[in-house]
Amino acid sequence: MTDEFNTEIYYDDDVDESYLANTTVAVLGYGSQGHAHALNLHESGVDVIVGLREDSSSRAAAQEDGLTVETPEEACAQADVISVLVPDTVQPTVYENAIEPNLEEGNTLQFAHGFNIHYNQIQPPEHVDVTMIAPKSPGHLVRRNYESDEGTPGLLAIYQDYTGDAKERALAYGKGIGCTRAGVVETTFREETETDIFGEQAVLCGGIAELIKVGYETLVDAGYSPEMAYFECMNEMKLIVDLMYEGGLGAMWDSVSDTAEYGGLTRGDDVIDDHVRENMEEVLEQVQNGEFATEWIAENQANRPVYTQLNQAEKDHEIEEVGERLRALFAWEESEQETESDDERTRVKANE
Ligand SMILES: NC(=O)C1=CN([C@@H]2O[C@H](COP(=O)(O)OP(=O)(O)OC[C@H]3O[C@@H](n4cnc5c(N)ncnc54)[C@H](OP(=O)(O)O)[C@@H]3O)[C@@H](O)[C@H]2O)C=CC1
Ligand SMILES: CC[C@](O)(C(C)=O)C(=O)O
Ligand SMILES: [Mg+2]
Ligand SMILES: [Mg+2]
Repeated sequence: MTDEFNTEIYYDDDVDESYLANTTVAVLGYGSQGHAHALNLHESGVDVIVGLREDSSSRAAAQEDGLTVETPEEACAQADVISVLVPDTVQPTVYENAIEPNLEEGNTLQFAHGFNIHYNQIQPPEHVDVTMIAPKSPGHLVRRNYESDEGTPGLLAIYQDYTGDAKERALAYGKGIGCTRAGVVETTFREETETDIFGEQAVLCGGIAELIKVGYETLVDAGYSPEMAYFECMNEMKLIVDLMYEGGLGAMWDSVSDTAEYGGLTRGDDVIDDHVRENMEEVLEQVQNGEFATEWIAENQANRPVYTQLNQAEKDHEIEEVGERLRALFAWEESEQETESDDERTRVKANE
């Protein structure tokens, strides 16, 4: 189906599920995306084998979820479609050891992100299809949205169409994991890879985490309480973004006060100014010219020294401790935390 923007968007009715009939899908990895794809496909009636190392910490979970688990090598040997859902950084090794020796003519190599194909870390043979169904969502929501019938929007890309059926097979996979319920947009491996990496660095993960921390630190450094700073800069972020998700920026501006709207419209671009735009352009350039990919591959070869240090520093940021304490006080916390919350309320009151 083509909409007015001339992009191809595919929904359930556009998909012929028979392209996955009599087909075995090996899902390699049972992490964020892997568990969601494996369970959704399984419940959609697809024959799934999860591929995990003998000593994998995910094995028990996949087996308890009622799935067949084999080693990656064995799963690939039995599969027609191999869905590569181990971390991007280990995919080349898994490809070399488990996938490549078991690839048969006409198989499908299926990705959820294009990093290794786009940056030439995996070079598949000509006699297989190479496809992508990339959910535009964290894996745990791919699972949750399947269970709630909502589905998750996704991207479709075809890198190699050996069989002539690559797109139909990929769409059948997209339907199996619930993406065509919401809509699947056609793109390319290059576009998915570069926009995804730019988005997670500049806006979705890196950008927003820095915005929240700098906002929090600005208030705390000015003498306001950490609790107030947390509510303002972190907790309410979700509620504001929910409005944008439901109805765009308009729904958010409509819902906030005129004071917030005028202040936001006049001051927002003082904060996110041309300097930030230039920084974003630089980040995008490093994604496009492969500089980021080269750096990330080298970082992994060196056993992740920078990643390890930054990951720990993020965990140690004061906002995490304040947030953990405050979240335990909210009524919407899970019931098993109720006792803890009551204790915490008593403790906070006693300290007042
Ligand atoms: N996270 C997300 O929501 C999104 C991810 N993607 C893409 O999906 C793909 C998977 O990412 P993600 O779900 O985050 O991955 P995860 O980090 O969650 O994958 C962890 C899984 O991979 C297994 N694994 C790790 N190393 C190996 C190995 N050497 N051999 C075999 N199995 C291994 C782990 O098992 P073990 O217990 O053995 O370590 C575990 O089951 C990536 O291409 C990513 O870019 C795309 C969209 C969103
Ligand atoms: C935003 C991060 C992401 O790109 C995603 C969940 O889509 C990822 O790589 O995890
Ligand atoms: Mg993404
Ligand atoms: Mg990503």
